[in-house]
Amino acid sequence: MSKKFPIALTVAGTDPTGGAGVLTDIKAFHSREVYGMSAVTSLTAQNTLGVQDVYNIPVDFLNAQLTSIFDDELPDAMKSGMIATADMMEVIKGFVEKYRIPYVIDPVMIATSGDNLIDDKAIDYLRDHLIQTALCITPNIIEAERLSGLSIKTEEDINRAAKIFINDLGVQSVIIKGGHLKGDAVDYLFTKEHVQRLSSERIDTNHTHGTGCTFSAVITAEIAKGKSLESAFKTGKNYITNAIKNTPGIGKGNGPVNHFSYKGE
Ligand SMILES: Nc1ncnc2c1ncn2[C@@H]1O[C@H](COP(=O)(O)OP(=O)(O)OP(=O)(O)O)[C@@H](O)[C@H]1O
Ligand SMILES: Cc1ncc(COP(=O)(O)O)c(N)n1
Repeated sequence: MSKKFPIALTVAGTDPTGGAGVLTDIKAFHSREVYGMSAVTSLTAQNTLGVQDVYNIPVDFLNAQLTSIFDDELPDAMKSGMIATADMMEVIKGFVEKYRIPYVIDPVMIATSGDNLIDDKAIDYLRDHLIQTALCITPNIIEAERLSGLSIKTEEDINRAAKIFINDLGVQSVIIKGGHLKGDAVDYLFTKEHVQRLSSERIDTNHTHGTGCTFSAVITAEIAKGKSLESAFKTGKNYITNAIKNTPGIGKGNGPVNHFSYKGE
């Protein structure tokens, strides 16, 4: 039988309260009418107040999950989020290279609550070996600083960081997200050829848990449908702006975003 929906895969950690990681990714895929699959890298005990504990899945078992998926059906696109160790990254890189699947990397390092989610060796592996395998990487300002080695305060700094990503680190394209800067929420897509700048008004809220996961999941879903990266970026931006604006108001801390109400392009 031939499949009736595009398929997107997320390789990431869990958040039992559903705000970040694989659960928010699957909600975003579903909301974009894309069939979702997941391979779990770490189980976390976390909520809107912070991360209480982390259990990393043994690397062989991550390999087993990915083997189960790829032996059965090839996803049209995949993304990764929290990948706690370099060993896990090596396994994921093997699948991406073997199956040549369009791959979006959200280089998750630290939770909104300030808790570290991946170790230093993993950050080095991400910078030196993994980001080169992706169609696009989606760092926030802190992640872009860590990977590029620059301090980023202005639009000029963002341009300089993008040059490092593309010219020195060998990345195909990068979306640097301005969610953590002051003023409007401005994101930039850089490829070798051009820059696309998307801006929205900053929404005054602390309910931004999982915004980066959701944004990259929507982009991955659109790529799975065969949309261009530029078009996927626009949909991701519209979706996340609406999702933050219509917060479901869950939890006592940094709450999650809304997956119900965006039906646009
Ligand atoms: N207060 C806000 N108002 C409007 N848009 C926002 C706001 N905060 C973040 N965004 C948007 O949400 C998306 C994710 O950006 P952000 O920089 O928060 O990523 P992140 O830090 O990786 O997210 P996460 O909280 O999941 O770690 C971007 O499109 C960004 O512009
Ligand atoms: C499993 C997992 N993946 C990603 C994040 C980052 O999301 P946020 O920065 O919004 O806490 C997280 N907290 N947990």
